[in-house]
Amino acid sequence: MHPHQPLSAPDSYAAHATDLTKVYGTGDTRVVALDAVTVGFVRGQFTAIMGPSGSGKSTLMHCMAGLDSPSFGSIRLGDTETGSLNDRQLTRLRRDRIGFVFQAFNLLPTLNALENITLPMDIAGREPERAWLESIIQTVGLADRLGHRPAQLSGGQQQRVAVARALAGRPDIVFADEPTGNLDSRSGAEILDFLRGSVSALGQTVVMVTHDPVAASYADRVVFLADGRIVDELHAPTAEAVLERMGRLTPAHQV
Ligand SMILES: Nc1ncnc2c1ncn2[C@@H]1O[C@H](COP(=O)(O)OP(=O)(O)OP(=O)(O)O)[C@@H](O)[C@H]1O
Repeated sequence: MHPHQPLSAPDSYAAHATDLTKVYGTGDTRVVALDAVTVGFVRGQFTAIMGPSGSGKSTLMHCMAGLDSPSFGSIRLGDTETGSLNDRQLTRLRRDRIGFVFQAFNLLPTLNALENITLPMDIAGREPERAWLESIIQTVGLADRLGHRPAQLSGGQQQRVAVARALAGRPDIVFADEPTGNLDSRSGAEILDFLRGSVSALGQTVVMVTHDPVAASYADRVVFLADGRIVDELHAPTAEAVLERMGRLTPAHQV
């Protein structure tokens, strides 16, 4: 066994990338956004991805979530090699097996909270599992706001709707891109508590890009990117430890 090989068996990964490389542009504008990244996200774990601006965090998440295609390397979601799928299959895989939470909540303004939460399943023609849906709505604390439209909800409540929507279809993995970026610290803490709870209590797998060491401290593991490579990793992180590792990666003039 290779000395750096992780101990977990491959099938315990909800998602895994091998030698994932992403090159944008050609000639003078060529950028290697990801440089042979090999990383796995273990089922039932909460992982934060951190790194300086431009280090490849969003690119990694977009490639893993099937929103962008790698230049080289392979990605597995569960036991599916996504490189072998055509566009239609990839769309279906995203819809059925991945939950997304983005900084802009992407809620539909004309639908109420409950309709927004179940929209992906409605589009897919899937019946929500009632008990599961109810446990999410309870956990996220939206039971008395289900009839409200997004404009009638606070930013934090809107983001909770977005998180509930991402979880409602019981996806294999949830990808969250700066889910607390637009929120005040109290609303942010609620979202992080909820994501944490979805992992600890419901067994979800969550991968979150963040710039915030406090947000990262809710995760089980933090993966640090710099210049398109994984350069460090922390388990059971504290905000202080994350901050200290970030300091090592960030050039002094950017701090
Ligand atoms: N569509 C694109 N075309 C060309 N270059 C791109 C494209 N998307 C990203 N890049 C480049 O790839 C590199 C990685 O970008 P990425 O958005 O993944 O970084 P990031 O770590 O998420 O940054 P930030 O923290 O600022 O959001 C950057 O140098 C960026 O300029």
